[in-house]
Amino acid sequence: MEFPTFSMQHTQPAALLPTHSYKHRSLASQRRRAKYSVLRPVSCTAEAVKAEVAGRAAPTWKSSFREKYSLGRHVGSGSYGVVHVCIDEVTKQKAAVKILPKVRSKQQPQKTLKKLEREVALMARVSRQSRGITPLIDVYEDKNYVYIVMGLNEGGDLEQLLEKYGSFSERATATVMYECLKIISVCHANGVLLGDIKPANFMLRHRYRDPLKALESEHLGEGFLSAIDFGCSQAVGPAPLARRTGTPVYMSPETFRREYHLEADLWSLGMMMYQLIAGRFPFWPSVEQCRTRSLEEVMKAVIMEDIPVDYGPWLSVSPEGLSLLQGLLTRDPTQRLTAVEALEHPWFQRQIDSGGSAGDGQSAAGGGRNNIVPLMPAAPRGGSSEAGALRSMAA
Ligand SMILES: Nc1ncnc2c1ncn2[C@@H]1O[C@H](COP(=O)(O)OP(=O)(O)OP(=O)(O)O)[C@@H](O)[C@H]1O
Repeated sequence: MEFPTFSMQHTQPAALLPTHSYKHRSLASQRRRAKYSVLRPVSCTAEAVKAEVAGRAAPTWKSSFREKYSLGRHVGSGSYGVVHVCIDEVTKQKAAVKILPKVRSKQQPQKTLKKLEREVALMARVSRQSRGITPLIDVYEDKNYVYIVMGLNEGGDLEQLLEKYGSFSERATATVMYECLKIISVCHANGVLLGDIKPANFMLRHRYRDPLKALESEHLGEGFLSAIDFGCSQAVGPAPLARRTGTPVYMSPETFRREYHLEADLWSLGMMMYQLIAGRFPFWPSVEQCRTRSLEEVMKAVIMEDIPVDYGPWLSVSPEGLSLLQGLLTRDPTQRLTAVEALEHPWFQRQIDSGGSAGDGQSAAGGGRNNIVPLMPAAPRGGSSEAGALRSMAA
């Protein structure tokens, strides 16, 4: 596939990702795209996925969580769920359990239950298809809660890494992005939109002494990164989706317009790439500023505002890296790279296969490998403090 290069000369003096489409497809790419798009209706009409997930793929909800597991330490909280370690009383195996209330304020219990069923069903649909998706182990319920038992990820999520270590080097970003794209391509081939792609929803499976260094220099093996949280996921068929779901600052322009398809995930991934490299979002210089924006302000920015790549960290990013970013942050979804196309982008070959010679392992933030400059201030996570643009809107 031919990818347009984005030379550094173009970034002077004020480089902006163009808001119009840029993609010039080769014939081979168009064929691949055609092949890929017929996958959608064949493997995954919304009805087929619903029927399948409601039937054999989805586990039966059991009612004896506390008989089977003992509850361990708290490992995380989201907008709705709290996550704990749990231990199988018989095998002594550790897992994670996400405990979600069946009643949410301002929402009918029936609707909440439907959402929970969808989250479990879609997770079940894809969890065994890729090592990069946290495996679903079991589901339990009692009068007030649903308990989703899943594989335990011990290395923290990418947002925690951003908060602790600051922005990622180009090479670490490429390692993460490649894994994310593999996960997304499996979900999309199964007709599942992830729906809430952001650093907080990808976790390192294992703990590393220096995680960013590990991402740059070690062969971490298949499935080192694990996708969590299918609370905003949807089964996708030929008809476009209309429900606005996800976390506003990562939502695609077409999601705001209530007419979107699988491509919306790739925009969100582009926004995540921007954040990993720059430690901020394109539209506001700090995460704090983003937190206080209304949905309308975020929507306006996502639909219309320039995406600057002419400052600090971007000046040392390779042309291939900028080209991938541009391919993902393309406002016209029909011109945006698909997951399969993005996986073939030469940036990955340069950064990963050749040991990051293009970026030379330098931190995109300007520091060296061992001198990563924290750009993003630590901020309280989850719960009511995480408002507006940074908070998930579940489907
Ligand atoms: N399998 C897991 N292993 C370890 N920690 C986990 C696991 N799943 C989730 N967590 C931790 O718990 C936090 C909350 O989980 P999750 O994002 O699924 O909850 P949520 O209520 O759906 O969140 P959101 O606000 O994104 O809707 C995560 O950010 C992560 O730190």
